[in-house]
Amino acid sequence: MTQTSLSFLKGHGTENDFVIVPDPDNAVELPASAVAKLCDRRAGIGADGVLHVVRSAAHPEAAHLADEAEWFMDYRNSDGSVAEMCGNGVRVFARYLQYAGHVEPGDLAVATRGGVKRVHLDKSGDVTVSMGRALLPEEQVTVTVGERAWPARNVNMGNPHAVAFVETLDHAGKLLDPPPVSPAEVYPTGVNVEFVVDRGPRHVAMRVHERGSGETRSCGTGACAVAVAAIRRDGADPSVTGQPVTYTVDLPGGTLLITEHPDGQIDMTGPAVIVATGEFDTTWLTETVFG
Ligand SMILES: N[C@H](CCC[C@H](N)C(=O)O)C(=O)O
Repeated sequence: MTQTSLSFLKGHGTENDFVIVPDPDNAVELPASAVAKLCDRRAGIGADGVLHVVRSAAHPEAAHLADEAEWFMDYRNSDGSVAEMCGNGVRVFARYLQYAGHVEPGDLAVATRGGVKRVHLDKSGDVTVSMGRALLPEEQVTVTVGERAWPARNVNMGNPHAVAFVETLDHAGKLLDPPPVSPAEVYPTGVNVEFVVDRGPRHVAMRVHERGSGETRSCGTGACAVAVAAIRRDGADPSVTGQPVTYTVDLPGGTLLITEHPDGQIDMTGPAVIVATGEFDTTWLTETVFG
């Protein structure tokens, strides 16, 4: 079907920004090439990714989750690639559902490729997502930038991360290309790479090169991976201490609070903002995006 009209919204969570495409019946084909054009910061709207908003029952990858979560976040990176999970994206997705009148503030569930996520939309404007448990694969990996290399913690939040503790965030360099991670075979589908420094007790700051999007101002799953790695480095593992622990994670685009509970569940809290609504130009859509 030729797409001749399409509404969209723009939103962000700690400046990780998204084009939101409401499409309850999953009628809009979004090939990778179309996503890349929508995300192009010069010739398109511009974003780190697309949140395709689809009723779970209407999407083959989410129909089995429809009883648990009415809506499915079909997330795409700005290069058009599909990722299992997007933490900032879930907060913005939930904010969109409220903006569109589909949900009231309070508790809701969102289906993702990384499973169903429980979300709390607070009247304060903050959004808390239960991100599930981190997996900590044993393989040790190394991250290299120029002449420097660091051992990195391998953390999976539904999507893969390599977390390197560095002396200064400047050591991450310009991050124009994916920092080499070895052995590369550990991450056959690529990896999100985080660089972390300490700011104080249970307080870190990070930069991230995201798989499929490049350096972003914020990465929700990355902030969770960083907090989990720091918690273990600091001997504060809640499964050992029996106490939940919260780390403050500063990112270039804002701050996220990450809490890990004794049962391993991780909560992420931060803002989510709808910036604008719009309608794509018919000619641009048919000739450029879907042509
Ligand atoms: N680039 C990531 C997906 C988006 C993650 C990030 N934007 C977040 O907020 O978690 C990946 O390919 O795994």
